[in-house]
Amino acid sequence: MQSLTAALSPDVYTNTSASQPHLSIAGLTKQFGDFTALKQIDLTIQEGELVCFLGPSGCGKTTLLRAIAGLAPQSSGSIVQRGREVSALPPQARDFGIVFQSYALFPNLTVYDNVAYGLRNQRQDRQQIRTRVAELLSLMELTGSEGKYPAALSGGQQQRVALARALATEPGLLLLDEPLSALDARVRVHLRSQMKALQRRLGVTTVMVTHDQEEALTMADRIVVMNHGVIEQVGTPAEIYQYPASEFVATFVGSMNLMDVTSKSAGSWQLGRQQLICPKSFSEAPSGHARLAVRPEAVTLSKSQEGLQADVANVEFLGAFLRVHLHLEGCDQPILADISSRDAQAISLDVNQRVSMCFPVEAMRLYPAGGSAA
Ligand SMILES: Nc1ncnc2c1ncn2[C@@H]1O[C@H](COP(=O)(O)OP(=O)(O)OP(=O)(O)O)[C@@H](O)[C@H]1O
Repeated sequence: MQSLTAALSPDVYTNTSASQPHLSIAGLTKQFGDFTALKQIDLTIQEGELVCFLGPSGCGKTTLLRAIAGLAPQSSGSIVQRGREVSALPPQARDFGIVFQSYALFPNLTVYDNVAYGLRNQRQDRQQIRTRVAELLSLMELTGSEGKYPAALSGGQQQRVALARALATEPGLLLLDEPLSALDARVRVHLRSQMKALQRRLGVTTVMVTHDQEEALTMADRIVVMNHGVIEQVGTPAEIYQYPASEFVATFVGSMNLMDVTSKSAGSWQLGRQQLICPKSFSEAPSGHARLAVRPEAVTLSKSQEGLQADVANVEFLGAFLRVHLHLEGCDQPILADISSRDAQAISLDVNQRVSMCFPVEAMRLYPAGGSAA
């Protein structure tokens, strides 16, 4: 009989061909009547990855997760898991464990019985179940809570029981639907790192739905950014943050200044009433009107008389840094700059002061209206 320590070792999750993806989704579409919730989704998830579906409410994250589980079958398209076509299979014939936002534990069963539930369904013998549950509860730091009922546990504890229950039968795939969003901020941050460490240790391929960008950036190996039923970008957290593929991704993930600019000539853009000079190679891509994106932390301020001149409209103290609201003549939107207190002191930053503003070229992105990144 295999003990859980062995059963939960990474080997269990890496015993398939390394070159074969865990999940391949192709041309997946989901209709609810006339409404298309998912449009032609293509996505490949590698063995052992933690992938987050990130996007605003209603973008289709949960629908895609439910399609993978077979809980809300797709209208068209295919899902292949470890080389097996599962598109038409009912949930019970697929290989996954799932954790929902609302813990969904059986309220009338103890912690032990909740975790043992799937193992009993598999008709495993009593001693084997006992060993597995004990090891899972130890892994979740819940030893001693076996006899408690869900109502006697905190939200974070209930979610760890739900996770233990989902992992008990050693699923190939772990599906997490906003598992942390019902928890208070402190517990959420703690459980986030615990879950990530556990996922790494077990190597279990995991798909997590979240609308919390910080959660996705801190936990995911790759993020799938969704909007209106389509995938806008798939990439590592750093790729998504540094090279957002569209204006939507640029604004949805992190803070971003977006400015309307007009091409004057190669290497020169009109921004408000001023000229923004940048390398020709940068500005050659789109012509005419475009949107320039720069993150607030990339904007630098100085007392120089050269470069873009802006007026300090407001300074907010945000603890680790100052958020400076800048007004640029001819620009409707304020431009934000996040700078350290030390940098603010160096230029004796004050409201109504005129400052010179610089955008490092490597931090600038250009988006045509409604298009993708240049
Ligand atoms: N059973 C259903 N019948 C009709 N429309 C549905 C159904 N389920 C989902 N939808 C619609 O499909 C779209 C995507 O829903 P989904 O729940 O996948 O969004 P989501 O990105 O997970 O949002 P949230 O973060 O709010 O849960 C929404 O517009 C939703 O109203």
